[in-house]
Amino acid sequence: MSASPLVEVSDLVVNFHTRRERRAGKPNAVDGVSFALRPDETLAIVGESGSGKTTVARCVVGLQAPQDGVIRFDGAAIGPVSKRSPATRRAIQMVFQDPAASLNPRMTVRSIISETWRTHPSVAPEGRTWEAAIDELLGDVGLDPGVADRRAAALSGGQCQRVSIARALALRPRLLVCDEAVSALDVSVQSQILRLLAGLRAARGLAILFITHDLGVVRQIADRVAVMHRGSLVETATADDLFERPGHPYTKTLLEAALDLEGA
Ligand SMILES: Nc1ncnc2c1ncn2[C@@H]1O[C@H](COP(=O)(O)OP(=O)(O)OP(=O)(O)O)[C@@H](O)[C@H]1O
Repeated sequence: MSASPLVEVSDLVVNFHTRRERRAGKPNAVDGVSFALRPDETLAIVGESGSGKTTVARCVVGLQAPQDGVIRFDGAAIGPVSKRSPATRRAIQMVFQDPAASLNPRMTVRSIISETWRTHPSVAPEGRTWEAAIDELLGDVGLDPGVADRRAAALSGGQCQRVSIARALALRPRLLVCDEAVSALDVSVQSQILRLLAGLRAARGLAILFITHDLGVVRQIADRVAVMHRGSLVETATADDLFERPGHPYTKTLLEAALDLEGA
């Protein structure tokens, strides 16, 4: 187990209030959230719709500036993406929910991946052609090299998500933030992508922050789980403990609701 965390989020606060909402005392979207993530672990943030999961993820990636709180990456405080160094921007990559919408449909897979190296030349392949590096990356995410010449619009949802993951990996990230990354996929494709992510994490020493509302997904992917409810973290536990011995009443409700769905 590594001693120091890769990511430390402390007392994060985000709201989207209008002046009138603030005066009326509307609760914050994220209200004092703190957690840490080791360089080699997968932490799932789980909770019902509107609990603030995506907002936390967007803060970590730098797409949302918090009103309060600190995010540290490798020990150093990091701000929104416009204020991050290229190295930090590269090291934290996001995989989105809708794989088709996160890729330009008219671009070939080869151009999608090459573009990342043009933006971040420090991690562009050296000593071999980009073509060979792209073939290898596609192999790493379980795609045939022939996919490189296809346009994103011609790919299935599962293939698009694999390309999104390959695009992220091309930048040699240390943290992958996956926001409902399998929710839009069929259940069998979901499992394949989750297995792929678990394998990549082990092979590449990646940390993964996985946002999901689905406890079945949590069970498959997470080492630890943070449960969000109305903007706050109500419980953080190892995945085994959470499923065996849920501590917070809201966690118990979530687990019971998931069991009801399984049994339905
Ligand atoms: N850009 C925004 N403008 C205004 N309100 C927002 C914005 N983004 C999020 N919110 C609000 O913040 C709260 C938390 O939203 P968030 O998307 O983080 O929750 P979530 O748990 O990820 O839910 P979901 O799974 O439905 O996306 C919600 O009340 C949402 O309506």
